[in-house]
Amino acid sequence: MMERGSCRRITHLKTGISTDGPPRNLGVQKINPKRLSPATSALTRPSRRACPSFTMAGPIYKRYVPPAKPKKRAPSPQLTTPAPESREPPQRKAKKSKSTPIDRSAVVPKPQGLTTTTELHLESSIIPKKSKKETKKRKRDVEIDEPLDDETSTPKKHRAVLSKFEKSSRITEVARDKAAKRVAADGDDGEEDEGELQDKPAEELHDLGPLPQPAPIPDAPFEPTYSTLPPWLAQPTTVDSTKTVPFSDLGVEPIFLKKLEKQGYKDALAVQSALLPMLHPGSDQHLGDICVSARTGSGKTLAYLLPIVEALRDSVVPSLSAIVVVPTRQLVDQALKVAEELCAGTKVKVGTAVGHVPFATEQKQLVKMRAQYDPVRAKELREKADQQLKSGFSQRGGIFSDLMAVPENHVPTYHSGVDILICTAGRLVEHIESTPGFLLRDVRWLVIDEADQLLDQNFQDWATVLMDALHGETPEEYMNAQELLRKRRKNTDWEMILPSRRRTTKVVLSATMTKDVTKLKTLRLRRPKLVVVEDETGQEQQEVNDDDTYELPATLEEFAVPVGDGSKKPLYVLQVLLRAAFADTSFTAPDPPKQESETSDDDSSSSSSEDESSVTSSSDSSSEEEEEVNIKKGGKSASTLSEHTSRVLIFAKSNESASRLSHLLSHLQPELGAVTKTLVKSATSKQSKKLLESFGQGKIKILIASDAASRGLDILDISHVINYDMPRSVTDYVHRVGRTARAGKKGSAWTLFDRKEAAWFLNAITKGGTVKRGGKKVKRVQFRDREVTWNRKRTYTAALLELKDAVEGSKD
Ligand SMILES: Nc1ncnc2c1ncn2[C@@H]1O[C@H](COP(=O)(O)OP(=O)(O)OP(=O)(O)O)[C@@H](O)[C@H]1O
Repeated sequence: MMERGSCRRITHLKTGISTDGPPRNLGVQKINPKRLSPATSALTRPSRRACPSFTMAGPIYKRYVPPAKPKKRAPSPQLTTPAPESREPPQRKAKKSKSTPIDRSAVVPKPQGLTTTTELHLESSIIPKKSKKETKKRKRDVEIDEPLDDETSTPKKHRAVLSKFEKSSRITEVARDKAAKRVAADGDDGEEDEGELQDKPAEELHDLGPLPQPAPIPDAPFEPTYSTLPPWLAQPTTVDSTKTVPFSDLGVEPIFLKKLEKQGYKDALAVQSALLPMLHPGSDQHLGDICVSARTGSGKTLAYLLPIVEALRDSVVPSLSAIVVVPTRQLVDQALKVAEELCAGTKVKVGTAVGHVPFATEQKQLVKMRAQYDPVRAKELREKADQQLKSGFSQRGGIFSDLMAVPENHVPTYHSGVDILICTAGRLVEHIESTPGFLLRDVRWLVIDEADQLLDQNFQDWATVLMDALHGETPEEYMNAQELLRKRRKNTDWEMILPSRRRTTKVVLSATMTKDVTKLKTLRLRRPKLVVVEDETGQEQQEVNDDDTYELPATLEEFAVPVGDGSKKPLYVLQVLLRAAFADTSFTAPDPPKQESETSDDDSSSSSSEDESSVTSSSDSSSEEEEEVNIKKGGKSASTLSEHTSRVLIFAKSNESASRLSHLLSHLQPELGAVTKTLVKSATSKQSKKLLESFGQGKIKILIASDAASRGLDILDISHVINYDMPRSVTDYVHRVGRTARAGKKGSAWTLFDRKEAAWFLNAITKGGTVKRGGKKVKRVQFRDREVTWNRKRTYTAALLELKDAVEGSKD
């Protein structure tokens, strides 16, 4: 690279450092500049060009002066003497040295603010490469300027840079000298100064790597401020559940006001005050469908029946104008009762379709057939009937069968036997499919009560069948004159003139109204509106809530009773009955605790303090806040069971479970057994009706039922509901406990839960956000095990054995 022997000896003026031998390639990239003093670091940056051999007398930058081309220069005595090791001709060597690249880092002007060699070095590394043209030009310049070996001959453009560099080197050296002197004077080892230096903020070095970035801001938790529901479901019309309005202010006609007063209803309850104006013709009428979510016992039945009966009051000829669909037979009976009370004294006819009467009888009640003289149509129908017969697809029954029964030139015409039909969904489908002349063309109101249950159990695809019948065209053979004319004039100007079909208003109700759009879609709602009746306190939660939430009556008290492994559940039920439901009643059993302690085996250890008839109760959410609940043991009051006003509805999961509990109760407490009855699914409509009447009248005090009785059953005097078996869902719980605390009356609900059921019950029902109870909490009531089994162990075991024998006997 360098001409041999041309730089044999380089001696620094100030430092006195001399380097023997040819300068090695001390590229700035390979030297750690931190380790070098400014002067030394300057030494480490020689030009790669060959330089003439001379002793440097000036400042170090002189070494950067590019050497003169040998051919142009006068021969130097040193150069003329070839170096002993050199075997190449000088000209070739000069050529070689010419091609040696210039170390631009040594001559690049230093940007302002950079004072140290480190900075200089780093800056040089980021200088963009010069273009080929520039490099050539530069080389040319160098050639012209050469040879320059004294201060005045340094290229002007380098001089400014180098002088700055020299100045900064000098300043650094002076500072170092001063520091060294101070150290010597203080006798200090210089640690302080080093410390001072260390205290100085470290220079921040940046290479070409990415600059450090601030830590990424964590994503905010996802809190939707929107709803995935359609606007009508997401933004319901809310009505305060405490709001009552006099019926007279709602435009109810005097005849009905009297009826309502007679029943003891002065003011309309919240759901009624909201629904009546929406269904009455007038400025507040909603020209679309209505969904209603109102808690149990809030008076929904009257809310939809009153405007319907009022509107039909003047009907002369019955036409099927309203259909009310409910899930059970009991509910049909219940709604029928309310409707009949309202229709009394009017010509409005109410009918039912439930299935406990023969189908043919029901058909006759619902549809009346008459023969009408119409030879043209009679001919048409007969031709059609013949075609059917020939094709082999003729059906028994139907209009063609009826055609044979009417005189010649006559056609059968059908008329509804009722204005309002209250029915179960299954039976309605049967009539739509199989009753000739059962047509829905005049239906103005379709009410679906307990809609969530009905939509959940879409048996026989009832919703689709009903909607097709309601919205579809009447089969041609059943068309009346108007429909026939409309059909014939279809797609003509006449079609516009002919009156269109009357629209049906759908009213969909439940205490646990679903927001499931897919399910609601099957009802083909038109311009729907959701009305939610709830507590004012609940409105805070109204924000955006796509989930289903249910509200319990404000007058309801809830209790949760842990029952261990559940093996003694009947004994726990007995405790609830004796201590809560019939607390002030005298019973012959159990024996006084002292006598019991003599007779009982492992219970004998119980102390007399436990004879106190109190149980420990606590709010479920904070088990520490235990408080004594004033639940008294029976035997102190003179009240007898027959006089007692309490009505207890116990829910069991199945007929077997209900029967078992009934059997055990009658053994454990015979007086209670005498007033206990079981309402099982297999009971006939007559039986269950009778049973419910006796229960309502108070002849029966305890009714054990399955979930069939959980929906809609309206017996105002039910004071206690006991969930003997855990409900299967939150909605089941809401409907079960909703059999008490109805229409503003007080009531309490007791739920027994074993260890396996605890997690679900406590999370989904007592704590879960699904059930709203107006800030109230479920109270936990802990019965002491000894009290539960007190003197009843033997009886209980004996009753179980008897039950076992009875079951095995029945199997045989
Ligand atoms: N305006 C009123 N004033 C007082 N009581 C009323 C009024 N309207 C209805 N009730 C009574 O409220 C009780 C509950 O009514 P209803 O059975 O219609 O409730 P519901 O909302 O349908 O309950 P569920 O959802 O459990 O079926 C009935 O016993 C009824 O007599």
